[in-house]
Amino acid sequence: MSDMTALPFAPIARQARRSPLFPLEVRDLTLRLGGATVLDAMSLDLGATGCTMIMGPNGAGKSLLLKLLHGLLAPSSGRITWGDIPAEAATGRQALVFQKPVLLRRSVAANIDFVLKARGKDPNRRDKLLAQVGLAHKARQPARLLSGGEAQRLALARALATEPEVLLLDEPTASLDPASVQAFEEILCETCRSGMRLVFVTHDVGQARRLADDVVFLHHGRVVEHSPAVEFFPHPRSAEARHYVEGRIVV
Ligand SMILES: Nc1ncnc2c1ncn2[C@@H]1O[C@H](COP(=O)(O)OP(=O)(O)OP(=O)(O)O)[C@@H](O)[C@H]1O
Repeated sequence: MSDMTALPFAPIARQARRSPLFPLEVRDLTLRLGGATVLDAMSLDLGATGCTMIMGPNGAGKSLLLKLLHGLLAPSSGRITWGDIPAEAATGRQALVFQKPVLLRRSVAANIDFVLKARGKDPNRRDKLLAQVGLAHKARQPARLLSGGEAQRLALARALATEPEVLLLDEPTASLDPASVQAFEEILCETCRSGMRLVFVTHDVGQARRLADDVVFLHHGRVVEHSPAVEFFPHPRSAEARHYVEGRIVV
């Protein structure tokens, strides 16, 4: 595996501070659920900067991998090592954004205020966060009245409010229109340039081409391929990844 720091976001990201959560080492990670092995001895190394895209067909194990990384599930065997940070401390230094935004039934501003207060962060950051995601003009509106794209940008602002060192994203733009996807990606690019580490699950090959520094391709609960994006998209090494990128059915 080549050094993942020497890729598209790197010239800017390299200037940023490096999180002690990295390098991330995943070793022989296995998860058994309901009598089935759903993640099968996965091993993976992620460097300190950039955007890693996790791809693969339905049921490959992408969401479960993110949940294990975030500490929402415990592995059956194997280990996850976040740099020199103990596992129990690592979760609080990450944020996870889901496909469906998780919001409070309060105003847009109050959604941010709640997170800032709960995490002991500076309450004065709220307006900057809302401006960052283009929602300053909606601050007083109930969050439930936001469009899907706006709601997902608010979910992203809530995640950023925790000042995570790594942002885990599980198909966050799957139900957004192209303009909303573009707006969301622009915010992500900016956060990545400022040094935040992104680990992003997507089925959108175009999005992966736009954002990825490296691609982890999963199939049947295994890591089939982990390559720099500049190598993965033109020359996927595995037949499964090649078929997937070409839009063919992967069984
Ligand atoms: N609680 C559970 N009990 C049993 N099997 C489960 C459970 N949760 C997930 N699975 C199975 O684990 C496998 C991987 O699930 P996962 O949600 O990680 O897939 P995915 O790659 O994210 O798929 P998709 O692209 O459809 O979202 C699937 O076969 C799924 O049915």
